[in-house]
Amino acid sequence: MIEFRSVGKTFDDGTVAVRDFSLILPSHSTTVLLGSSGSGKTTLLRMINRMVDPTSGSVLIDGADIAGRRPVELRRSIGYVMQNSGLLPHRTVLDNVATVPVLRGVRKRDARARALELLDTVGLDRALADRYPSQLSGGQQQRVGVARGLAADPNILLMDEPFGAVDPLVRAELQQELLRLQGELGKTVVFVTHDVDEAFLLADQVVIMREGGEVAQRGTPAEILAGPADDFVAGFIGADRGNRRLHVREVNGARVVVDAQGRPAGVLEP
Ligand SMILES: Nc1ncnc2c1ncn2[C@@H]1O[C@H](COP(=O)(O)OP(=O)(O)OP(=O)(O)O)[C@@H](O)[C@H]1O
Repeated sequence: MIEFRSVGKTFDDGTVAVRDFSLILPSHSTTVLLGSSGSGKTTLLRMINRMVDPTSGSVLIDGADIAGRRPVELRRSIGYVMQNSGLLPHRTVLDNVATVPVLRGVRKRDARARALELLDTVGLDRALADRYPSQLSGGQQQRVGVARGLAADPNILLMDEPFGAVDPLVRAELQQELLRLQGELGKTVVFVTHDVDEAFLLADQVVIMREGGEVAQRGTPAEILAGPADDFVAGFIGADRGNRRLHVREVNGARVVVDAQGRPAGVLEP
């Protein structure tokens, strides 16, 4: 479990990124921080592995304040996946994945064997292991990024807009892949995005943020859809989303679900 306790962050230049943020992120579930640019999502995410330290309040992992942990050691024990994958351009795919375990003292041979397994895990062909990042598609690079995030077998996986830079089809594929992986691995995932559909698809818990790291609403996707806390939330999640009344219509013997405008939303199982 991760806990933010009245956390604030004012940067050296006086920018108040987060005023007073409290949240519990249960273990083995996915929490999505959703909000527009500048609402403090990345700042909060980076507090979990001490890339950023709060100026007030504290962050706890399993009840222990991480202010007492050595940042480098903490960072190596937590997976971190970012937009544009953050891969090292002059290292092969395999070495990119194996880097952190080697830094933690795993023998190179063992780290590479494990890295090959991780390529399977994230759905990448092992034949890509010796390529350099520039020789991969954007979607493949993101998969390598996820494999690298998982390499140290962390309990916590931080993902900062990991699928922001790929086209919509590949993005949908990566989202499904993450759902599958999460079903198997059950990590404590903290995911930052400003894409509402992505947030609702992936999250167990959604936290809608507004400027200054203020929580506009927190809940399951269903709770937020069913009862947006205010106009800001309603506007953010799309005004028509909550009251998109769905109907069932018969089409060629199949039961098709359509919305108020008659747009098909899906097919009911027979
Ligand atoms: N190192 C820094 N020094 C000064 N201000 C910063 C620094 N890092 C972030 N900020 C400011 O803090 C605020 C929150 O930034 P943050 O990156 O956490 O937002 P975000 O919600 O992740 O936005 P985005 O979706 O654009 O990534 C912004 O106003 C930003 O300009």
